[in-house]
Amino acid sequence: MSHSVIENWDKVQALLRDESDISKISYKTFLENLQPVKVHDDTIIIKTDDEIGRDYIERKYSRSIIIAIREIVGQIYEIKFMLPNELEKENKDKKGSSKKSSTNNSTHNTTTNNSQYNNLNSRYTFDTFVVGNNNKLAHAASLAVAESPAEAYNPLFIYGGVGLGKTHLMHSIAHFILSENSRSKVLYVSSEKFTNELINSIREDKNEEFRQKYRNIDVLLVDDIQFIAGKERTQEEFFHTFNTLYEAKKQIIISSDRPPKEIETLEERLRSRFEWGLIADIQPPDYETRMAILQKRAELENLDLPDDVIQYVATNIKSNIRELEGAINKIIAYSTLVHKDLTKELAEDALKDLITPEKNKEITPEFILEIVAEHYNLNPMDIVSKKRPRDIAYPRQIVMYLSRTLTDLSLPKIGQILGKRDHTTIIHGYEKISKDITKDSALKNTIEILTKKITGK
Ligand SMILES: Nc1ncnc2c1ncn2[C@@H]1O[C@H](COP(=O)(O)OP(=O)(O)OP(=O)(O)O)[C@@H](O)[C@H]1O
Repeated sequence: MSHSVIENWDKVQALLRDESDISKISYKTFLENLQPVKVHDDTIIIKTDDEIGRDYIERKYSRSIIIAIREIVGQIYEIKFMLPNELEKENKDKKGSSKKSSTNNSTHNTTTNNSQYNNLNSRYTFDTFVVGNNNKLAHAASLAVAESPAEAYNPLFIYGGVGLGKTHLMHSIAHFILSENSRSKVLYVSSEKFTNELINSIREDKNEEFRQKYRNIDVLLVDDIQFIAGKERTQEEFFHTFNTLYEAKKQIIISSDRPPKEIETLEERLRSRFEWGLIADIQPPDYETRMAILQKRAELENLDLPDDVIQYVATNIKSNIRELEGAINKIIAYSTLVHKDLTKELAEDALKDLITPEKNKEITPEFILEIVAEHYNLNPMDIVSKKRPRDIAYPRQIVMYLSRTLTDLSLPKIGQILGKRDHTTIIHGYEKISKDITKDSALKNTIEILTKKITGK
């Protein structure tokens, strides 16, 4: 059987070439050079020379290739794409280790790690993104930008708490634009990577190269922009990159864990530019969306998860989708480990460390302090200190406000815990934030996000 696929590859290719959904140019660019090199059980390893296109080929053409193979040899095979150097490495590894383990492992790694292309995760597409009330606007805006880059909204600024799908949406935009036009120059980076590359370019005197790379593209996506706050040279460079791209009508997409207004120590000229286009937020998902995300995950990964297990996870893990997915992985791993079926009891057992403490977590000023400090990237000790700069004093007043609204403790007690302060200081902080909330919708939103994080509701 294995021979027949390899021997009949030209027939498979002929079918692909004639397929009406595949244009001539697509066939030539992506499929013509694919070569099956070996067959393991039900999997065909296909060699592709094109590192850049591999992820794209896998996403876009796997189905057509599988169908064409079936048509010719009468059997359904899974396919895995490998680059020449990976094949070489696999062969070497195989020689060095026992026959049994090496092939499967390395093949598997290659496909799960098929994200080389532009650092994009092939799983993060619009198809796998579940739309709920919490992310409707961000999703619609992302799709609009993907369909009409530099025309719909520029820049698009997506913000939301940890693990809520910002990166997923950004990659979806990139995949979409590339699937419409594979020649489009799309660059996705984290702001940390941008900073590191800038530092290296300065050190190695390669500033021009750096600029070429970032200013000569069609779409720039920068993840977690809050990390450039306070880094003057990076902000300066990003400012010029932004201007060049914007003036050339190129699309810019930025994500952050908070709105531009709240990125303390972000230069004003950048802040105002981030507000030129559309700012879209992602909130923590409601119960229905959490259920839908878990069901989608189960469907995509072919997991057989009983409803009550999904319900249990969706009810108990609320504020972070990454944790939601992590919980499912944990349950599956646990069930394999103890050789027991996936039941709600098993799920409770597997997640006892993750869920019980959260549930019983008492809301205290210390806990509030911790959450607020994390949100503003500050050290909790600084918040309770006597330091007065606004970027510390304001979060401190937020802690006072939240301690007053979310705990039953007396004002003197709260004052005591928050750096031995007088109760009038706590009242002042509480009143200041109460007043500001009525005028400042971004602050109101932050307070809501923080409250959700603290209460878990
Ligand atoms: N609406 C959604 N539908 C399906 N999966 C989602 C959705 N939102 C998030 N996820 C999944 O949750 C995980 C975390 O999402 P992602 O990495 O995009 O979060 P993030 O907001 O970028 O987090 P961070 O702030 O840590 O950068 C990913 O595996 C992603 O696929």
